[in-house]
Parts: sequence; structure tokens; C-alpha cells
Amino acid sequence: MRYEQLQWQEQMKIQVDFNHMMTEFIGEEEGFTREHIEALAGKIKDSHQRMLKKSGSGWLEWRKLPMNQEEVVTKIVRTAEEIRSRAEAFVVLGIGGSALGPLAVQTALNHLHYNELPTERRGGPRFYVLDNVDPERVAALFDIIDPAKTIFNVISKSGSTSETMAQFMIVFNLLREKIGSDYAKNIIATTDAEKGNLVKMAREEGYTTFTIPAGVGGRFSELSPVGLLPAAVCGIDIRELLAGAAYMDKLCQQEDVFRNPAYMLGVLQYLAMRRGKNISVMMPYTDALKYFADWYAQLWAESLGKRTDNNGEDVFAGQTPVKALGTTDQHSQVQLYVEGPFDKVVTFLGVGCYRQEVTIPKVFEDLAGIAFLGGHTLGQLIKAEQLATEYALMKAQRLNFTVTLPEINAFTVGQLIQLLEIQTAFVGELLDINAFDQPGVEEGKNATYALLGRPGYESKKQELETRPLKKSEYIL
Ligand SMILES: O=P(O)(O)OC[C@H]1O[C@](O)(CO)[C@@H](O)[C@@H]1O
Repeated sequence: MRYEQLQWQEQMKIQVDFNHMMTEFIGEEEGFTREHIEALAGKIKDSHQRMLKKSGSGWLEWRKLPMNQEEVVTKIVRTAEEIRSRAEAFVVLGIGGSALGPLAVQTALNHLHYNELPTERRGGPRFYVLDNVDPERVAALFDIIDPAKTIFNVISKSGSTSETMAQFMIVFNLLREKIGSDYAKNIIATTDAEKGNLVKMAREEGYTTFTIPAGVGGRFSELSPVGLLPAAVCGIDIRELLAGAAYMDKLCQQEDVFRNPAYMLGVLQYLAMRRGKNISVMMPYTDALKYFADWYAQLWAESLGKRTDNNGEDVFAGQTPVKALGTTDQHSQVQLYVEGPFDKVVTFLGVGCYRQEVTIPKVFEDLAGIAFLGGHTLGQLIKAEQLATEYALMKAQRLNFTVTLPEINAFTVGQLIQLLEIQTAFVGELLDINAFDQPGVEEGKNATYALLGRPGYESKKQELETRPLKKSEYIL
């Protein structure tokens, strides 16, 4: 790699600031010390060893995605170019990990800076993520797209998620009606290599198919074809996204928590959890990262929200993720964060340099209450507000981190994805739980199957009938 490139990467390194987790700033009652962290040395070492051992295999296969995919990337780029040249719209059919990543990355990298993109990367299809089965929304989308000029990317790791499969069945039918025998050209399947209905259908029907590697679960799949194909179709430089993730991965291979940003975030969150901080707020100070808070909510909630057994006693792990947006939610939630219960850790996501600026004009100069704003840029205003909110929280002894992206680009967004994924997996190790399953969602899924008459769920249906869900006397 050229020296200038190395230097640029260094400048683009994400910064993790944990000052406001420490006693010097937060006070002894709430803050942590080096000693608190060092007291966990044994646990950190064991967790690190387990992470290293599993890295790239089993359910940690996602860790190797940034480094090991050149062949897949080449196929994705080729497919994306072809789609960009012929489609008017590109629709992702997926939910959870099969939707939130594509949405977060596209919002981060495209919506604000569209006009700055080189001409050859402007244009391309309109992008939609259909991640719900709200009939009004689905119908509304079909009102504004022409199915014949739309590529539908059906994404499901399991190939059996009811919402995604229902959407797909509707699309499949619609395409057959509208374009007849050639309909398969408008469908791309992204799914497991072997398991589930989708891969079977894809094979039989001859859809272009991308594989989600076996050990890459939905919420850890953004850097697999799940996220890479939609990103490439949207003109995002996916090699740069992966390079950013690889760069961060390297930083996060160090055992020394004082040199490893993901571990430091993880260890301090873990210490906070042990003190009953049950809520993790993510608050980006840029609209571009608004949907990252959604993506993180699934990552954090599904990975860490686990009931485990500790010598016969139930232990309930996890933190409730809360999404906020700066400055918008300063005027809706920050009151609670400053004066409400001491039960939260706030992670601010900041931006070093906004890529577009707007200057506030010097008008109304005789009104001192607003005249001071004139001459400043909106970037200065939003940064001052972020700093001021960090200050207010610190003064009220409220734990908070700041993660700063020097600017928002594919390299820094790739870093952010890998940073938060490693942090989550590491906290899973510290908590001694399986961060990669989600048994708690099964009961609801099975009840849905029973309610809709899926064969094999007769006894669940009986259970639902004999165990009334609600009493009318409690409904007003
Ligand atoms: O990609 P799939 O298998 O359709 O799953 C969608 C989502 O559903 C879940 O399995 C939860 O039900 C998530 O973990 C996952 O991201």
C-alpha cells in the first residue's frame, strides 16, 4: 500500500472517546477507573482467546468477510453494473438483519451526498427496502414502481421468514402476470447455500443467487452479499467499505483493551450493565447515521438479550437499545437522559467534518437572542450542540461515549460496522452467553404459524385455543 494511502487511512480512523465513562469526569459513584477495567484482566483475556479461536469460523465467520471475498465481490460488482444499466428500481425484500444493514449503509453514504458522486456513479435505480408486511405500504410501493423495470432482491438467511416469503410470493405472482415467462430475470435471491426454501426455489427457477455463508447470522451479515449487493447497486464503493472493516478488524485484534476500541467500548458497557445500566442509547449527530441506530438496535438487542442459567438460577442479560437523533431528540429525550433514572449509557456518534456546509446569514442583527447564530455554519451549530449535550450529561454524572467518524465515507462506515459487531460479540463473551442465537423470537413465530394454519403446528393451535390470550373484562 502506498504511503499516502496509509496516511489517509490513519486520518480516517474512527475515534472512540470514553472520557465520560471515567471517574475523573463522571465522579466516583457512577464512573469507572483503570482499576475497574484491570480487575477484569482474566475475563478479558479468556474472552479474547475465545474470540480469536472462533474468529472466521462457526458463528464468527462474519469476522473474515472484509478480507475473504474477492471472488464474491467481483460477481456482485458485475451484477450491480448490469442492474444499474437496466433497472428503474431495486427493491430489497427482507426483514431484520436482511434489511436494516442495507438501509443504514445506503442512508449513510448516498442520501446526503448524491450530487457529489462522480457522474458515472450517479443515477442507477431508485432503492426501496420493503421490511414490513403492512398491506398499505406494500400496496403503495406497487403504485409507484413498474415491476417489469424493477429488480427484486429477496434476502433471507433462513429462507423461511414468513414476512419475507409472503412478500416474495406476491412479487413472484405479480412478475409472472406482468412479464410472463421471463420473470426470473427480475429476481435475485440472497440466502443460505443449503438450508431453507429460498435456495431450493432459486435453484429450480434459475434466479441469480448470492450465498450468505453458513456462520454469518442475519445481524452480522451486512458485509456479506446481503449488504454488498444493494450497496453496489446504489453506487457505493463496496471494496472501500470492506477495506474500512478490515482496517478496524486489525485494530480490534489486540488483547490490550487500552489499544482495542471495540474491547474498550465492550468492557465499559459490560461494567455499566453490572451496575444496572439497562439501557443503551445510540444518538448520531447526523441524519446520515440515523438508520445505523436501527441496525445497532437489532445487533445489540438480539445478541445480548438472553436468559441464561447460572447454577440453576435464571440470569437475564442485555440492555434495551434506544434510538435517538441529535439534535432532534435533544428536544424530546435529553431531559430524561439528564434528570431521569441512572440506568443508561449513551453512545454519541459524531462526525469530524460534514461534507456539505450551510452558513447561517447575518440577519436580524438587533435581536441578540438569535443574532449570535449569524455567520456560523450549521456544521458548527450541530457540533456545538453535540458537545454541549455531552457536557450536560457529564455534569449530571451520566455515562456516555463518543464515537467519531472523521467524515462519512465508505471506509469509515465499514469501520463502524466492524467496530460495533466486534464490540457486541465481545460483550457476549464477557457475559458468557451465546450472542448468535435468538431463541426468544421462536414462540411468537410458532404462534403465527399456528394462527395461520401451517401444517405441523396443530398442537400450538390447540394451546392457543385452550389458553385464552385475553379477557374481555380488561378491555375498555
Ligand atoms: O434472514 P432471515 O432468516 O429471513 O431472518 C430475518 C430476521 O429474523 C430473525 O431471525 C429473528 O426472527 C433475525 O435474527 C433475522 O435477522
